[in-house]
Amino acid sequence: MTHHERSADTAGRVFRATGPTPARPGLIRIGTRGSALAVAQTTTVGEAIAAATGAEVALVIVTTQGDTSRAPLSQLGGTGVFVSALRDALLAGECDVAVHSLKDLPTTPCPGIALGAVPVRADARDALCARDGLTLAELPEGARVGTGSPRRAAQLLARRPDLDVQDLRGNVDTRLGRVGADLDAVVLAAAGLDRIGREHAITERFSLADAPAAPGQGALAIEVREEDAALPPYAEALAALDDPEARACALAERALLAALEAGCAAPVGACAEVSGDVLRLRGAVYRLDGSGRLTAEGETLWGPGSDAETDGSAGGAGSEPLALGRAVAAELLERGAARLAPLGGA
Ligand SMILES: NCc1[nH]cc(CCC(=O)O)c1CC(=O)O
Repeated sequence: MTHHERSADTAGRVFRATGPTPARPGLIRIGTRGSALAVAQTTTVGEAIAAATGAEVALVIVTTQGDTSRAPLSQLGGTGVFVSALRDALLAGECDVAVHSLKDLPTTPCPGIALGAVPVRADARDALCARDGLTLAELPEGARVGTGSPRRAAQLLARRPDLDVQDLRGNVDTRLGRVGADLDAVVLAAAGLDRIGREHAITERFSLADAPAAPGQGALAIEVREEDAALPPYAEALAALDDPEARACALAERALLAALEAGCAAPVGACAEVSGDVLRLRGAVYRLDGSGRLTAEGETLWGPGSDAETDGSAGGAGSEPLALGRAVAAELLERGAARLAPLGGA
């Protein structure tokens, strides 16, 4: 058994560390959760970093409480539990870069840590994975559909009040395993299914216009220690990975969530897009049983030249996405979002 397990197709420059891995010049250590999804997405990031910098890249698996505990996420403090262990490892110098699903990041910034890059976004949509190839409209009356997300539950019930929505936890394969067993269908992020090669399980991708997804869904967040962000080899790696459009969309969606003072499990959907030099954002807040919803939208001029570099972050996202997110949230609040849905809490 060699010390490092090498993955086949990365020219030997991205490997999985099998224990504590000390820092050394020419090596970039990337912290990741150990789930199949996390390892798949971090491997892709690692390959891009190796290509951009010429460095060797080690994947350092960090086990989080969210992975080991069976307790409901709400009791562990929300999906933030997946994030904090990785951030601790970064601050403790056990890794140099951390890769997260952006939608799992709490909206409050973490002292000492910079959002270094938001790579090109994958499919932001939710996906129905049903037995026998069924779509949402084709599911039989009273069908059992699994999701742990109040937003997804409300969106399902808005279209199909007859459905029996069941709580769902566990990694992607665990959740898929229940389809055709005790559930007729589950709803998962399309991006996660695509990343681990389970796209064939998808029987319908919900349109973002009908069912805006969680803020940041389908996007990754690459974090580094603040003091490293402008230094080689990190600056080169982050510049190669960052997609200003994906960053702007994610920031607008997250600013909406933050301004609603909503937790990651609140029944809130948001969907931003760039077309030409316009950034557009649509937000929706749902009553938990799907019987009511509020939507608002707004747009702002946005482009690489417009007010860039004003927020001090790498990539120069500018302040327009944040202002847009806050404006759309303010409209939702003014129209009674806080009375419609429980926004607080994780
Ligand atoms: N809440 C857990 C989580 N965090 C990110 C993803 C999927 C990948 C992504 O959105 O980038 C998932 C699973 C899911 O919602 O199905």
